[in-house]
Amino acid sequence: MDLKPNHNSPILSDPAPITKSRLGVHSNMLPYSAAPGVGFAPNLLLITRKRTGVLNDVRASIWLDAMKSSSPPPNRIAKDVVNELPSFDPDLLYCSWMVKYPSALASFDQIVTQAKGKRIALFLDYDGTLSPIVDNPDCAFMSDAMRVAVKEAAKHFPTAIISGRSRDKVYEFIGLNELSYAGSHGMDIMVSDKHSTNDQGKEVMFQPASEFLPLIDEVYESLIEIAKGIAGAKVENNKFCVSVHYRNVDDKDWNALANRVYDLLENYPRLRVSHGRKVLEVRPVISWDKGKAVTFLLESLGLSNCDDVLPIYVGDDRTDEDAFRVLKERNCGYGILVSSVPKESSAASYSLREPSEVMEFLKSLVTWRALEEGLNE
Ligand SMILES: O=P(O)(O)OC[C@H]1O[C@H](O[C@H]2O[C@H](CO)[C@@H](O)[C@H](O)[C@H]2O)[C@H](O)[C@@H](O)[C@@H]1O
Repeated sequence: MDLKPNHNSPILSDPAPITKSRLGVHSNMLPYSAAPGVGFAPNLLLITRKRTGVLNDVRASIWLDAMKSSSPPPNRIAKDVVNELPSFDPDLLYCSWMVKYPSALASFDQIVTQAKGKRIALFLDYDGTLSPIVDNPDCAFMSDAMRVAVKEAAKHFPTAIISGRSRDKVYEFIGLNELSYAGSHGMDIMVSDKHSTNDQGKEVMFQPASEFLPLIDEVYESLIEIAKGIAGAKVENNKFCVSVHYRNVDDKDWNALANRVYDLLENYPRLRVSHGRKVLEVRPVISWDKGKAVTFLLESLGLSNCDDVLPIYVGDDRTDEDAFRVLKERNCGYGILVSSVPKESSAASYSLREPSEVMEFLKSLVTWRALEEGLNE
């Protein structure tokens, strides 16, 4: 697919038909994670798309698998790490998984050794990283202690929040002016004037999906309609994308909800679905994601030189994998995956179990840098 890589034109030159003809399945039917590390049999993708009962079953099983795997149960086996264990002790499985993704706290010395003499650029996801996952998305508040930890970190390191939420909403939750914010999975970026490196020291705003706004508003209204009648389903407008939550939907209704969403999206070839934590994310088919947002922010902040800067990205979700991958491909900086269960594969280098460990990590970074700055005086 011909992507236009420059920041000004993230629009795919031909979003829908190429994928359709190549895969036999419409692009917006594919779970977002289907690109690298496909989680289902590739031959399923070669089936010619016809609205037969059998094919609907196949389609349903693809997204149902993706929906189930979006929040794996605690005893789910990380197959690439542990093959045949005599028992399914969750702690043992987690420890085995951590061989590949060591704790960022236990590996702290190793991380800061790489940061010596460099600026650290911090990128933080919100839900599940700074705030615990809760049933009601409107009540995902971060603790005051976490807010202080982020505020302190931002005194030493340029810090940006990168969230699937709308930028306004995530700002409302965090409330710190000294940060840069990228909402809507990086499609709504505001670089703080505190960080801005342009002549005027002004805020920089970048919205690569602005032309999709009317379409998103339209699909949001339709999603609200189709979610009616499915108990527990919740639709959230995130400005440049829409979340359809199924955390509070009975398992037996997941398929029905997904069918309604994907059926609706057949009328919107310029939109696609990605999978988050018990949420279907409807978003524009553009070549833009959290990884691209990280690259954009590093460049806007004058922090793209790997010799001077160590970027660290902390996130818990599949959508954060794009950012982990960018750091890995640049061979510059670290992705830290927040998860209390083994995940099948990740481009992160390290792990943390939960937001409380993220807070501990941020505090340790601040203490280390303050000490380093003191020593250098
Ligand atoms: O990129 P993020 O900041 O992690 O945002 C991703 C989505 O987070 C929110 O949903 C998730 O957290 C909710 C509150 O804990 C939880 O109820 C839900 O099941 C999770 O998927 C947010 O509501 C979504 O809009 C974001 O896209």
